[in-house]
Order: sequence, then structure tokens, then C-alpha cells
Amino acid sequence: MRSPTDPASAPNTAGTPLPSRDNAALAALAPWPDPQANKYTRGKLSLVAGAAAYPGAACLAGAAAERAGAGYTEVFCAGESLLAVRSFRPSLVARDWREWHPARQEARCADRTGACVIGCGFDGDARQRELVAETVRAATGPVLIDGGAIGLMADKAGQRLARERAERGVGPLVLTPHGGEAARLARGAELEGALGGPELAVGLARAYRALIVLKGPITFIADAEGIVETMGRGTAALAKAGTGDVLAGIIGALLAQGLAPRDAAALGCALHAEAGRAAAQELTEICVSAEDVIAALPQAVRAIVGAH
Ligand SMILES: NC(=O)C1=CN([C@@H]2O[C@H](COP(=O)(O)OP(=O)(O)OC[C@H]3O[C@@H](n4cnc5c(N)ncnc54)[C@H](OP(=O)(O)O)[C@@H]3O)[C@@H](O)[C@H]2O)[C@@H](O)CC1
Ligand SMILES: Nc1ncnc2c1ncn2[C@@H]1O[C@H](COP(=O)(O)OP(=O)(O)O)[C@@H](O)[C@H]1O
Repeated sequence: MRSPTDPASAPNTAGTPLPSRDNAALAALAPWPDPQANKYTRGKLSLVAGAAAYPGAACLAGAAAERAGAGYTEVFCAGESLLAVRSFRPSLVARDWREWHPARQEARCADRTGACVIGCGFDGDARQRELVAETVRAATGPVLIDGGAIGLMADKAGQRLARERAERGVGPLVLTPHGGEAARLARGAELEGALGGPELAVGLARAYRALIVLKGPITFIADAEGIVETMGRGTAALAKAGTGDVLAGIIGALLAQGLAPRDAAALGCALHAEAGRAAAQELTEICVSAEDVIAALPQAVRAIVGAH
């Protein structure tokens, strides 16, 4: 795993946000492929997503992950969603989520980088609860929890699962809540007080022992040490259904390519915001949809990371 590029020299225990990283700092993180790369060495993303009611979330996260550089993106989804995922993007390897066995998966790929994103398009049934618990327990690589899986972690049992994982010292956990999901996580952990953005992000990071990406017009990235980074370069064009699934796919792909969690979150949020702005420039803030954000990712890569 790459070492974290930390703009702070000391932990910021008060949770006061640090300035956003500039393009030069972000460009240094870019996962350009090695000339000898193959699809497996470039990072395998296992995306567990897409209940029968929400195949679109799996499609969006999977397509975004491919655009963000993952070498092999496998989508484990409900049987009813398989056709939608395959038809949306044939390069995605779509499997029934009954085939998702995180412990076996990790053992097969011990010498490769990889990551798991779980929850885009979950709607919270008992099977999905089991998938989340099994993944948090057994996956040894980085795990990003998004969408409906966040609600499944938002109670004492979920908090215990997350903390036990942190104590075992296996792969890191990243949670990417929007405001509503963050409120659920706070209630689940019985966090008290009407906390504002950065304080809430740090409170959740400590309660769940995870990196928190608290999304909104300004996004706060916080860890349990109390270090907070901000991302405010987005646009209201991003306030459309599915753009959070796109962000989960991007950050998941960067984790799968070996970036440390805070670096993956900082670069991922910057690329997402920049892609939103590029799409809005072409299509207006009114017309942009989540698919357009994915399509604009190459422009965002050029603007932030430059050519290789
Ligand atoms: N194409 C697809 O397949 C798509 C599938 N998707 C998938 O759908 C699943 C459900 O996800 P979801 O976000 O739509 O609903 P949910 O988690 O129930 O929360 C909504 C409630 O929270 C509140 N709220 C407060 N602050 C908020 C904020 N800043 N941003 C948003 N909400 C905020 C607000 O409550 P209110 O303030 O109205 O009381 C609101 O009613 C999930 O798995 C996701 O991946 C979507 O990604 C869309 C595209
Ligand atoms: N007004 C805004 N300005 C900038 N970014 C925004 C704004 N509204 C939403 N976003 C961004 O769009 C994304 C929305 O995520 P989320 O609410 O999880 O969407 P969904 O669940 O529909 O996929 C987040 O990355 C958030 O930061």
C-alpha cells in the first residue's frame, strides 16, 4: 500500500478542517499503470451492490470504478439485477451475490491489491445484513461501505463489528454517508449533541473506528485521530440521484489500486467534484446526471493529475 500523503504534520484533535490538497499533491497520488501491468496487478475491485430494486446503483459504481482505473471490476448483485449490469457495461464481470465469499476471495488474491465496496443500491433486507456483516468480518483488504449498507451498520451491533475489525488490524474501513446516513450512524452509536459537519465526521470516525467521508456541498474526510480534510470544489450539478454511487466506485477503485484510505478519499472526491464541474460546463448545472459525471472523469483526470 502506498504511504499516506498527509498534509498535516500533527494530529488535529480538535477536528478543525485542514485546507484541501492542491492539484500537485493530488497528482502525486495518481495510480498510473506500470508498463508491465496486467488487469489483476492494476487492482481488483469487488463491488457488492444492486438489490433487485436498485440495479442502477451497481451499474454506476461499477462503471465509475473502471473509469477510475481498477483493472478488474467484479459486481456481485441480486440475481434480478444481473442482466441490467451486464447490459449496461459488458466489461463489468457480473456475478450473483450468492457467490460473494470475502474470505475465499482474499485468500485467492493474497499477492494482489484489491478492495471491496459494499452497499450501493442496498435496501436493507436480512440477506444484505448478512453480506455486510460477513464482509466486515472476513475481508482483509480495504472495505468501503456506502448507500443502504450504511444503515445496516448504524446500530450497536454494526458499531461492534466495525470496532472488532479495527482491533484485529485487518484492512481499513471507509464509510461514505450523506447527511441522512450520517444522522443514522450518529443515532446508532448514541452520539450526543447537534454536531456540525467536521465534528460529526470525527465523532463518527471515532465511534466506528473508520475513515468517514461525510458528503455534501462541502465534504469532510475525517479519521479517528481527528484529522479532517475538506473538499469544496464541487457543484450543485452533483445534487442528483446516483452521484454518490459514482463517488463510491471512484474511491473504491483507488483503494483497489493501493492508495491509502485518506489519499483515496481526497483524490476520489477531487476527481468526482472536478468531473461534476466539467460536465456542468458542457451540459449546464441543470442537465448533468450521474452518467455524465462518469463520462467527464477523463477531463477531471487531465485537469487534476495532468498527462503521464
Ligand atoms: N439509480 C439507482 O439505483 C440509485 C440507487 N440509490 C440507492 O438507493 C438506496 C437508498 O439511498 P437514498 O440516499 O436514496 O435514500 P436513503 O438512504 O433512504 O436516505 C434518504 C433520506 O435521508 C435524508 N437525508 C438527509 N440528508 C440527506 C442528504 N444530504 N442527502 C440525501 N438524503 C438526505 C432524507 O430524509 P428527509 O430529510 O427527507 O427526512 C432522505 O429522505 C441506496 O442504496 C443508494 O445506493 C441512490 O444512490 C439513487 C440512485
Ligand atoms: N450542492 C452540492 N454541491 C456539491 N456537491 C454536492 C451537492 N449536493 C450533492 N453533492 C455531492 O453529490 C454526491 C451525492 O451523494 P449521495 O447523496 O450519496 O447520492 P446518491 O445516494 O443518490 O448516489 C456527494 O458526493 C455529494 O458531495
